[in-house]
Amino acid sequence: MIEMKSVYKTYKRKDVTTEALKGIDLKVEEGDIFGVIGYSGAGKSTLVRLVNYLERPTDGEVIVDGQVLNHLSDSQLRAMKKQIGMIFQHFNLLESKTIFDNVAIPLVLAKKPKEEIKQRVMELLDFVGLREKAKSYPRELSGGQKQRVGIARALASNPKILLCDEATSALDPQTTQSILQLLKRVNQEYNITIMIITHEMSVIQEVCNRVAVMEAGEIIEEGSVLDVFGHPKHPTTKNFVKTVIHNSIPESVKRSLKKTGDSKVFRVEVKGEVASEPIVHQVMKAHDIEVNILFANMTEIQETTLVIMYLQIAGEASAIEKAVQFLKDKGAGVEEVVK
Ligand SMILES: Nc1ncnc2c1ncn2[C@@H]1O[C@H](COP(=O)(O)OP(=O)(O)OP(=O)(O)O)[C@@H](O)[C@H]1O
Repeated sequence: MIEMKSVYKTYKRKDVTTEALKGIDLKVEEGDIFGVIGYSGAGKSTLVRLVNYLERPTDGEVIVDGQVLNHLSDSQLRAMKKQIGMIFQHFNLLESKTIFDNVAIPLVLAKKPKEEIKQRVMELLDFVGLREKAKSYPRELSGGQKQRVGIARALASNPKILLCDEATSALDPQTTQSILQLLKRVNQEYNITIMIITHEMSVIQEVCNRVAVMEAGEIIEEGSVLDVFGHPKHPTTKNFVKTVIHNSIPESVKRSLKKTGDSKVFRVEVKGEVASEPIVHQVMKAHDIEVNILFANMTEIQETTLVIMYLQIAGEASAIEKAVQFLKDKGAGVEEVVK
């Protein structure tokens, strides 16, 4: 649905050159809710501005819905842009216009008949739960309600893609939740592919199925949300994951570990169905070992349970080895933690 092939973007201002994107390769499939996360200045906004061609790449290809944007004429590009809706951190509503008129803007610009506009706008206000606010003005609405209007306006021209640039960053956690649930409905009920730009891992955890982590103009890690959360590789990804999953042995436990003898410590990661099995009990029963759970955490991601445990296993070396194999055969990810 959205593809970037070796995309570079360099800004030149007088003597200052900024390489905002340095060789981005990215693939967002139809139906995805794809998250892009990174700290400030990583290049997230530049990336999203390339998808709707607010910016042109310095090099590389941006392909949306099978069309290479670089190759399109201005009129083809305008038609293409109608397929892409966008919502923003500060909502970007016109303060002097009613909620109805704000949502109607794309339809008025497309010169749609009045009756059709009325029907579509009311249908969208129904969808976002704001029918009764049609005649209100943006200043009379809460932040969450304003973002709902932003979503309704973005959907007005029936886009295939919705881009969300820090769309929940100005909202409190509860309102964020309700907006994210609404985005899920947009994805499912209107079959719209969604790209979410954020610096909050909880947003990714809540709604995305895939995630790309950006740093200094590059994608440093990419994958399914479950894989990236379960097994972050890059230190920056680990830092982001830490904000939502407590994923390390507490210091006090670490200190006491140094005093123990020849047992070994393993990080064990279990997902999905296996997470509901009593695998610690099973491994102890099947092998001549003792297991001490040092730390355990259970999180739900994409309606799948992810369990991360730190297990201290004591016993003969060969028994420990067999126990580790048993866990791996069960589908667990097992890694020894070097003390
Ligand atoms: N129009 C521009 N002209 C010059 N430099 C720019 C421009 N837009 C962005 N940059 C630079 O490109 C780099 C990436 O910026 P970008 O806004 O894409 O990052 P970001 O990850 O979205 O950060 P934030 O979350 O703070 O918006 C930064 O160093 C920024 O200063």
